[in-house]
Amino acid sequence: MLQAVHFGAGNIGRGFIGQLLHQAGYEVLFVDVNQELVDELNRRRSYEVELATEGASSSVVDGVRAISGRDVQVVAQAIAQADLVTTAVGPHVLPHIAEAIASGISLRTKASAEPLNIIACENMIGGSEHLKEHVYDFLGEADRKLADKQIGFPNAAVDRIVPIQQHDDKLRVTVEPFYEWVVDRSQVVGEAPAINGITYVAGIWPYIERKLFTVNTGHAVLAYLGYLRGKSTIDEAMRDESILAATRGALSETGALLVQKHGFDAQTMAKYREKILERFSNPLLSDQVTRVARNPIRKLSPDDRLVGPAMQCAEKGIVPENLALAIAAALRFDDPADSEAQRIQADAEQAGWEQILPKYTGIPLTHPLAAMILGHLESR
Ligand SMILES: NC(=O)c1ccc[n+]([C@@H]2O[C@H](COP(=O)([O-])OP(=O)(O)OC[C@H]3O[C@@H](n4cnc5c(N)ncnc54)[C@H](O)[C@@H]3O)[C@@H](O)[C@H]2O)c1
Ligand SMILES: O=P(O)(O)OC[C@@H](O)[C@@H](O)[C@H](O)[C@H](O)CO
Repeated sequence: MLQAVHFGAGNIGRGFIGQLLHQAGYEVLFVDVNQELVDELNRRRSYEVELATEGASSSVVDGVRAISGRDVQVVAQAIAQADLVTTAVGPHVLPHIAEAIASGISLRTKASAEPLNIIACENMIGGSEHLKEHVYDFLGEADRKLADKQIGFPNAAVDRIVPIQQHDDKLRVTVEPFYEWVVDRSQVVGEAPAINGITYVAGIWPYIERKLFTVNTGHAVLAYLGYLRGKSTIDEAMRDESILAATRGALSETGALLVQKHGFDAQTMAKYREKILERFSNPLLSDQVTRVARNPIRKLSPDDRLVGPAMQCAEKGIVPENLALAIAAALRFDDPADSEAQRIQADAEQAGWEQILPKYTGIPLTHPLAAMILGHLESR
């Protein structure tokens, strides 16, 4: 049986990647640092994935096992023997799993010439390549040369909304019915893994930007404006006319950018946007605005879903009016449970928004976008 090692048995790990790997005939071995989750997966060896639809149909993912991410040697052994490695741990965690992956590669390349692909399924541009850089930091020159031939790090875009779970059953996971997993075929080493649900493309850049700058941008606008206006969930934010108008506005801005930059057909883009807004409205998902708004420092960084498209829009003559409003709302996000939000608030209190804006977003104060954002922050 084919073996897949998947880092991160969290929401997207169990609710999307683990499920698709299982359906494709892989035996899934989860790697996680949450010992309770690892123990429960090993005790039951299966879990259920439920669709957030009327009738809530569910399917079983069985034959799974789990190991602790803290046990570097055990993880390395598993990687040495795996047919595929995937991750869904969060962009900031990728550096922390690199050592175990490097040890696994080192063991593997000594024992066989079998190719291996390692796919980071994170919400970031170039996630697998980014992981590769961290992994290579742990490899010696000889291992790097072997890895260059034998190990692929194809970039990917993954899309399925999986909220924070509220079941008594710790493994059960409720997901939306929609999913999309796009992988860059040109970066795959050897045969492309035959997984129903993966779409292979020749160049991932347009697809990942389309996903990040539409699904995640729209989501972020709803979450940050929703939070400021006292909404708890994304579907609740969608029902607020002015928040919905700003979300539509931001998506028109990024849509115009994506059409200009990647040549997407404008009508196809408009349909893509409408489908996403429909997904956000799903009342059965109960997706908390605080989950979608989580880690504002990451989300405000120059290449991410808000500042990335806003700066590119400005360069192309598209006025990022609604994106500017959302960036200001993200800077004001003050969830006490979010350490990044707290860091921004503490910094802003001490240094003021003019200092904070370039620090967290990389937007120079001389840029017209800075004035737009500061205008929103100061109009409070
Ligand atoms: N939830 C979604 O809707 C969704 C959709 C698409 C993409 N994503 C992306 O998937 C990634 C994971 O998101 P999530 O919502 O599943 O988060 P999550 O917090 O539910 O899951 C992350 C898991 O990673 C584990 N983890 C943390 N450090 C680890 C380590 N060093 N080694 C192994 N495991 C470790 C955590 O214990 C947790 O179980 C993120 O990059 C996110 O952007 C999420
Ligand atoms: O996972 P994050 O923190 O990058 O973004 C929060 C949500 O926008 C995200 O998880 C979406 O639900 C997901 O990207 C949908 O495919």
